Order: sequence, then C-alpha cells, then structure tokens
Amino acid sequence: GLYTASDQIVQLTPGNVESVLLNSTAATVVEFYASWCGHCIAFSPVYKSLARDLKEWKPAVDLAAVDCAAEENRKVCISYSIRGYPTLKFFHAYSKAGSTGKPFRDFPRDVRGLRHKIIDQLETHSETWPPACPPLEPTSEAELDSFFETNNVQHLALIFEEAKSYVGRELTLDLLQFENIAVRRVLKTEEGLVTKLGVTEFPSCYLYYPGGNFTRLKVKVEARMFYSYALQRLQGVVRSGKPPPVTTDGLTNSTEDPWRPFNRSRVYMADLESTLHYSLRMEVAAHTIIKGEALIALTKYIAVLAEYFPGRPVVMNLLKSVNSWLQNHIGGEISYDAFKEILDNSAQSPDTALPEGVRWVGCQGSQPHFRRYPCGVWTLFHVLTVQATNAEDSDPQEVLYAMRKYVQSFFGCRLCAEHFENMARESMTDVDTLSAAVFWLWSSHNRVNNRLAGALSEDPNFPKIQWPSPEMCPACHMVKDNGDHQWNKDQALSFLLSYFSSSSILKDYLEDEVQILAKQREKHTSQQLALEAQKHIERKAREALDLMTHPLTSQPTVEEEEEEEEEEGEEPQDEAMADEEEEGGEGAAAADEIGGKTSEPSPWAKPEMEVGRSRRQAHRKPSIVGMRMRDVQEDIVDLDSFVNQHYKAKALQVAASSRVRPRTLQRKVEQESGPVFGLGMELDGGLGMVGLQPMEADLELDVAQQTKRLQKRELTSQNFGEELSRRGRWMSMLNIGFSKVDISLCVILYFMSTMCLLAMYVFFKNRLKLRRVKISLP
Ligand SMILES: Cc1cc2nc3c(=O)[nH]c(=O)nc-3n(C[C@H](O)[C@H](O)[C@H](O)COP(=O)(O)OP(=O)(O)OC[C@H]3O[C@@H](n4cnc5c(N)ncnc54)[C@H](O)[C@@H]3O)c2cc1C
Repeated sequence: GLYTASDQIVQLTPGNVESVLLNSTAATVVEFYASWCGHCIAFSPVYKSLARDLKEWKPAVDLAAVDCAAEENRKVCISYSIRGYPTLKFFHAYSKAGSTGKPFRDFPRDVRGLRHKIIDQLETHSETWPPACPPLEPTSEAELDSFFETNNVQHLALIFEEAKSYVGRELTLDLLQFENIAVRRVLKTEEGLVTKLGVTEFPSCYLYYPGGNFTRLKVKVEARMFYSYALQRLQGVVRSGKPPPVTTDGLTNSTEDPWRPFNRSRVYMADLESTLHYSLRMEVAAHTIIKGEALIALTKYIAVLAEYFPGRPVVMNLLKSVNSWLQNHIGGEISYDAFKEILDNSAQSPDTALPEGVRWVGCQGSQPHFRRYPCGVWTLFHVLTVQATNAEDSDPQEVLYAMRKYVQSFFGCRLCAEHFENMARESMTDVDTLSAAVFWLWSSHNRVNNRLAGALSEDPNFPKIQWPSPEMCPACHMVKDNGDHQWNKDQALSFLLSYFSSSSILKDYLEDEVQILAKQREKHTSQQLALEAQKHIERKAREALDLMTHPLTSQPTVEEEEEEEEEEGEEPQDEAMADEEEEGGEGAAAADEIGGKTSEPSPWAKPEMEVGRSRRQAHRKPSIVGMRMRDVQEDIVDLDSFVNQHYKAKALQVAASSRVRPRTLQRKVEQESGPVFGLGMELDGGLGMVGLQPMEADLELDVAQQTKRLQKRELTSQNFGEELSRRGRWMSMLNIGFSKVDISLCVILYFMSTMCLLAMYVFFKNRLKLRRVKISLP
C-alpha cells in the first residue's frame, strides 16, 4: 500500500473495517485508493501531511485508508460503493451499521482545504454531540459568565475572529488532548465581549479567568501555530494522562545520577561522547561477529565520525585509529572483541581514548527511562550533518547514509529503525546538497516528534514539539497569506548550522582527559594481570598434570627429547634475537644442530644419542634443581613480573619483526661458530636457560652444512614475528618454573598414587590366592 504504520493513518482491512468505522467515538475520514493509481500516489504525501496536522484531533477525528487494489480488500471497497480512486468519505462518530459514509466531492488537494472540509463535516453532526469532540460553535458573553462553574479548567483561551475564520475551531481541536485549558471562539459580532476586552484585532487570543479577568496572549504572529505553541506552554497545561512536569528537585530524586543543571537550548559534548560510548560499547557489542551489512554500517559510521565528529583531540585520535583499523581490515567479518581492543586502545597509544560510561546532560530525562541515548543519537547525527557542510566536496548523503545504515543494523529499538527506514526510503535519496541533508534530518526528526507527541516515551518535562519552537527561533516561523504556518527555510537552516556547530557545543561536565587516560591505563593493566594470572594458573595445572603422568623416574622418548631440545634451543635465540638479532640466530642454529644430530637414524647414531641423552639428562637435572633453588618469594604469584615480561616479550617481538634484515652469510657463519648461548643465559638466567649451556664441543659442524641450514633460516626470516611470539610463550612458561608448594604437591600425589597402586596390587593378589584356595577345596 501507499501508507505505513508510521504515517498515523489507520490501515483498513476486512478484519477491522467495521470496528473502525461503525459506532466509533470519533468521526473518521477514509481514503479509498488503489496503489497503482497515479493520482493516489500524488495525493498520498498530502494525506500523510494531513494526518500529521490533525494528530492532536485524534479523539474527535481519525484518518484511515484502504488499498482497493489489494485482492483481500476488494469486497470492502465494493460494499462502500467505491468506483474511482482516490475517494474520500466522512463517517460521523457513532455511525450505524450499513452507513457508507459521506463522500467529499471534488475535495481540495491541500492540507488546509481538507482540514476546513473536515471541520464543516464535524459541524453537520445531527445527533447528540459526540463527547469526544469539543464544542465548535461560537461562545457568548452569557455562556462565559457561568463557564468556570461548569468547566474545571485553569485557563480559558478566547479566539476573537471573523465568522469565516477557522482558527478558533482548529485551536479548540488542537488543544483537545491537553488538560487545564479550554478554547472557545468568539465572533467579531459578539459586541459585548469585544468591547469588554477591548479587542481590535481579528484574529487575536485572550486568556480569560474567573471573575472576568483577562489578558492578551502575546505571540509573534496571530496565527494558529503560534497560538498553539504558546497555549501548550501555559502554567498548569499538561497533556491528558501525563503527570505534570516536575521541578529540578523532583528530578534529582527520581534519577540515579545527580541532576546536572543545563541550558535547554544548547548542545553538550558530554551527550555526544556518552552516545559514542553507548553505541560502540553497548549497541555494537550485541554483535559478536560483525559482518555483511552490519560491517558496512559500522565502517561507514566510524568513517563519518572520524571525519566530522567535532570531538576533543583524545577522542578524535581514537576515532581515527579505529577508522584506519577498519579501513585496512581485510576479510568479510570482524569479531567484536577485536574491534573492542582497538576501541579501548589496548595498544596504549598516548592521548587516545574514548571515555567510558555515560554522562547525560542536555539529554537527561526526568525519569531514568526517558530521553538519554535516543536523544543522543539524534543530536549526534544533527551535529554530523552540520559539520559535513564545512567539507564542501563531501557526498551530500554520506552522513545520512551512515545514520541509516547504523540505525538499520545496530539501533536497538527495532520499530524505531523500521519507521526511520520508511522515511529514508521515501525521500533520503532526493538529498542532493549538504544543506538538504541538514534539512532532511531536521524535518524527519520533526515527523518523528509529531508522531510521538503524547506517546508513553515522551518525557513530560520535554514535550515533543515541532522544533525549534518560536521562542527558540522566532525567525524560523512565518505564516502564509492564508494564515497557515510555514517554516522560513533560510532562517531555519542558519539556525541549525549555528545550533549544532562545533563552536556552540558546550564542554561542561566532561571527564578530564588525564583522568580518562589514567583510567584506561589502569583498566588495561588490570586486564593484563587477570589474563596473565589465568594463564599462569592454567600453565601450572598443566605442568602438575604432566608431572603426575610422567613421573621423574620415567625416561622420555627420543622424540620427546628432540622436541624439548628444539624448544630449549630456541629460547635463548628469542631473547638474543630480540635484543640483538645476530646472537639469536646463532642460538637457534645451534639448537637446530642438536635436533639435526639426534633425529638421524644411522647405525652409529646410537652411542652419540646416548651421549647426547646423558648430556641432556645432565641438563635436565639442574633444571629441576634450579626450580628448587628458586627464591622463597616464588610461592607468591608475582603478577608485576608477568606483566613486565609480557610487555618485554611484546616489545621485543615488535622490534624483532620490524628490524629483521637480511644477514650476510659470512656474518652468520662467524656468529654461529662462537659460544652461542651465553647471551641467552645472561638475559634469562632462570629455569628456561638451564638446559642451554655453551656447547662448543658439540658444534663442530662442517661449514657446508651450516651454510645450508643458514640459507634455510634466511628463507624463513620473514616468519620471525610469528616464530618469536610462539617462542615468547615458551619463554615465559619455562621462566616461571615451579614453586616449592607445586613440587611438594606433585611428590605427595605421586607417592599417594604409588601407594594406591601397591595397595590395589596386594588386594587383588590376596583375592586371587583366596579364590584358588576355595577352588581347591573339595
Ligand atoms: C532514528 C530514530 C528513530 C526513532 N524512532 C522512534 C519511534 O519510532 N518510536 C519511539 O517511541 N521513539 C523513537 N525514537 C526515540 C525518540 O525519537 C526520542 O529520541 C526519544 O523519545 C527521546 O526524546 P527527547 O525528548 O529526548 O528528544 P529527541 O527527539 O530525542 O531530540 C533530542 C534533542 O534534539 C533536539 N531536536 C528536537 N527535534 C529536533 C529536530 N527536528 N531537529 C533538530 N533537533 C531537534 C532537541 O534539542 C531535543 O532535545 C527514535 C530515535 C531515533 C534516533
């Protein structure tokens, strides 16, 4: 069909048509249309505007539509005698069954004309006046005398006008949903009242009070919209069913945050940063893996933020680094965890952070469930569209597209997203200038405001209005010759450009940059500590398990030994290479050498293997001794040293991968022939190094063999980064070693399991004996 749920037009179907049109408390205007009909398509924007214009009249008049082109509605349209499209019909309140409505013949194709036609029809109601509709006839002096006796209202607004004017009746219906106010029209011909109040201008509005007191309502222009804005803001006037606005004291008590006093007509950076925090750390976080449309949406969103967000340097640095990370990302998906690492600046780049948590200021609500994040989203994108106007060569739809995509993929309120998408589909693609983008968002936001006025989500302290109000921007409002309201687009644009400009954004209540960075560092460190501690515990558990399953007495297999040799051999290389790559090369080469020797299954390899083994066992023994010899402090998990070690390994890794450069063969040969592990010992000096004594004697290799091996290593030099990180892990693992408690625990467990086995052995042996004795008995 031509209408959606966000158009505030009831969509009729065979299922609801009777309940909507018959015996209803409100009169209903129905458009019968065919979705293929060009005139209907052309009329639909007018009908939608009419629905927005008459929004406040709903209890008295509602708008509906039915698509007669839809097969399922065919019978409905036939039963209402529809022959052509579009057809408008008026159904009075409490219409009886069988009523087919009054057709609007040759109806006007503009909102004003239709509005007047509807008022005319309302006035033709011949039966008892429907209670939901306020009296539309002019009032008299006599009626006013007793008005306050029969009506419990605080304000009576009198619209003095000519007989042909509709302003009084329109305002009566406009204020229908507000309490503590009533509106009546007084004709120019009501001389008594005109003279009493000294009325000289028609139309004009006077506030009338008990006892005959009165005052003139001051407005910029004597017109419906200006009266409406002003009357809704009178003291005590509230939307029906809504609690009265609370004072700041009340607000302080009803929100968990302390109330932050603020200027209602300014934008606050604290709201924008809070919105960024919430959207990137809460909304986007709902996607564990971000791919497809969501990834496009995130990339666009971050790109416009990095380009146009008028943030402080620390936030801009962060947005730019997230943007470049996303732009350089290869592949169709990212994990939120990876994204969050960048967002939380886990690389700890200086002066780069997005404050955590929210501090709503201009978007504070009188209750925790009002305003806040959605208010921030609107404000953020208004700011971005305005900032984009400074970059003249940018794509006019860029920011709107980013918003559309973001809302589609991430905005948690799915119905809001659907409504927004409907608006975007309708007209976003028509935006062809940067100013048009500012306008589009502003008018779309006003459409949403119109729809939501009076909704449950409306904060009574911040009523939804067509923004900006005449008080905020008098020049933005003007009236046409016929008295209808019109936006002065030039004035509205310059108001928006100034209101959302970076220079107008207030920096109050922002968290201090130094504090943000310190917090970030603190958080990062504690995360690292927790991670390292967890790794440490896991490692210890693994090692203890190993020790139980491979008791000290059992001999490792040749393969195991080879593996260990390789690992041991690599460790000093890590450290050495990171510290000074040349030495590391030697260490690894020597380790390769050992591996190479032991793995050769030659007949004469055995004695050599045995020699190697005994030597290695000699190496291994001190490693355990070494553990026992370690400091008493070892019983305490020294997390600081873990962190240092982690950073050191990381830094070395980065340094190594960035500094690795081709080495000359000659240099390598020279280096390989020297005592190779000395540096490793010096660097580490702990458990991990124990098995790596200098072994010049074992390294009498022929040059050709070495050359070959080195060439191989040269080829793999590109993978140093990876290799290093792998080896780094081993490094830290061996370096930590076992504490006394660990060893004692293992020995006790080992002893207990041996005893257990022994007990089982004795038990079964005795049982077998007993059984044999039984069998042998006659
Ligand atoms: C894309 C989107 C769609 C939404 N759809 C729905 C929905 O379908 N249903 C629903 O219940 N809620 C919806 N919401 C939430 C709703 O629009 C409000 O954001 C929310 O109710 C909070 O209202 P608020 O009073 O803080 O003012 P908001 O409407 O959030 O406005 C925030 C601030 O922007 C300024 N402002 C107001 N109007 C304009 C304007 N026209 N142009 C420029 N600035 C303006 C004002 O200073 C105002 O305080 C949506 C929000 C977004 C971001």
